[in-house]
Amino acid sequence: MRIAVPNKGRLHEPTVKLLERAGLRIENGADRKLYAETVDPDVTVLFARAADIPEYVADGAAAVGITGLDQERESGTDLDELVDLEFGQCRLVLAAPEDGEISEPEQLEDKTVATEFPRITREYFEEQGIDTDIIEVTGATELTPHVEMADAIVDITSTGTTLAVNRLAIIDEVLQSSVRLFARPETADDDKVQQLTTAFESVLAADDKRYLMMNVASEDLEAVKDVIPGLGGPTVMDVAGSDDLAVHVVVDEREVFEVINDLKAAGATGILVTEIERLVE
Ligand SMILES: Nc1ncnc2c1ncn2[C@@H]1O[C@H](COP(=O)(O)OP(=O)(O)OP(=O)(O)O)[C@@H](O)[C@H]1O
Ligand SMILES: O=P(O)(O)OC[C@H]1O[C@H](OP(=O)(O)OP(=O)(O)O)[C@H](O)[C@@H]1O
Ligand SMILES: [Mg+2]
Repeated sequence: MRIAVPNKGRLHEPTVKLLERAGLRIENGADRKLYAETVDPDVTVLFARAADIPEYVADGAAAVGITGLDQERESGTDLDELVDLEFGQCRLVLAAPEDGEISEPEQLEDKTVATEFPRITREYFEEQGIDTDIIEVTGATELTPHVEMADAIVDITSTGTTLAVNRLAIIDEVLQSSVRLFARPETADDDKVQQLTTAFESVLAADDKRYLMMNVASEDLEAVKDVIPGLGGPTVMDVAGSDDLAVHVVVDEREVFEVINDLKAAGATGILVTEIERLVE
């Protein structure tokens, strides 16, 4: 099975890291190499531009692809979205100069909008029955309103810094995006694709969980159990050469601080907190 992965840009590294956590570490990949093997002999990685990945999947060159929802929408392919991988979060927004007249999409009738996302932008205006000229640029879109190339832009924002330094204000949100795992509808149910989906889901499920281990005297076990919120009951084991018990439990990251205090009060000692690589439910 081939997976199409962003070859550079901000999505490359987090994608490679995610593959590794999912048990698909890349082997003999090298800078500028366009494909690589993984530790799983059945899985190869193709490195492609984030914008081209939907097309690679639609064409069958790759079974699945990892890229932003914005890229999939812009490509006009109609892929199945299997998992929201929860990184690369950003918004596509309509923005215009802060001190200009334009503050509503309707005011862009017969005006010009510059964007790297012409298809999404056209659909956005068509849906509202607004007739607008769209000009396509390939970067630095934020510049265009200041050189009279465009009255407004549709562009990506996350922190808002780029819009702010270019004195542009958001008029409307066009799309919320994040990185997703995409497949062709015909192959979305294939075993290997399903296994990959499960592997990614297990990584995401582990992200906000922590594994707690502790020693508990047997007479304190009930008190300790009482304060454990746990995903299912704790695992309780004998400790060799001691009357103490070892208690292991998975808890929500947000609860760790409070739970540790409660556990100590209930008599737990030697409490260890670790991250979890994957959690297969
Ligand atoms: N500022 C941002 N914050 C979060 N995600 C972003 C941001 N900018 C882009 N993205 C996401 O990353 C994807 C790829 O953007 P990136 O800038 O890494 O690649 P690119 O500009 O297409 O790269 P290149 O043109 O160099 O190949 C976007 O389609 C979007 O999903
Ligand atoms: O809201 P912000 O955090 O400022 O992010 C928004 C900027 O990030 C992206 O550009 P990128 O950094 O990817 O540069 P590029 O134009 O070279 O793709 C996007 O095109 C915006 O310009
Ligand atoms: Mg970019």
